[in-house]
Amino acid sequence: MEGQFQDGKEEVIQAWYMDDSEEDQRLPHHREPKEFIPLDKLSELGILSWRLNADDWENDEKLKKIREARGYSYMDICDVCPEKLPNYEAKIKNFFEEHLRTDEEIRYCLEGSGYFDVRDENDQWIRVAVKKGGMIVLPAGMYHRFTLDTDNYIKAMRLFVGEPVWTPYNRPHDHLPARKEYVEKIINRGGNQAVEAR
Ligand SMILES: CSCCC(=O)C(=O)O
Repeated sequence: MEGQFQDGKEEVIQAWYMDDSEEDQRLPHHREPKEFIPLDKLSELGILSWRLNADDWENDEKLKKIREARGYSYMDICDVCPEKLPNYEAKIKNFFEEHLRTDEEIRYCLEGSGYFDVRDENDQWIRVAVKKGGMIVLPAGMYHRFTLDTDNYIKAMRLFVGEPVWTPYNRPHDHLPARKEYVEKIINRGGNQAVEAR
């Protein structure tokens, strides 16, 4: 299934298993044949996603409700492209180092596009392509990385509960409580279910 949304509107979030090639990180890196992943699978990994109206985000009731329900009091907007992001090369390199955070990573694509790569329960890379209107929440403790695609531009809203903490912990940081909690809740849960099902 290529599409995530079956109502005729444009797909703003798509996910697929990545190949192992060392080619340019900005390329899609599909497997051959392509292996798309439904949003349900992402939610099993603890990832939340929405499609919102990025053309009118200032007046968007849906965004307002999400922010209220989840306590996302902090918000800023960052442009990731060579012209607008100070220290662009260094930041792009850091974004693509596999890391985790001790809080959720909440990103809403207002313009452009980008790839958030995450690991499945077997440590396989999944590429989550986010376009204008796509909002995702990566849970605390989940290893991930970010890259622009070949269009080289994203304008993203960053949300946070309270004062933002941007510290990335590059892999391995398995001893952190946030990582332990993620593994216990998401990774081991899958394993236990598989054992019980036998
Ligand atoms: C589109 S936001 C850029 C990526 C990022 O914020 C991060 O990896 O922390």
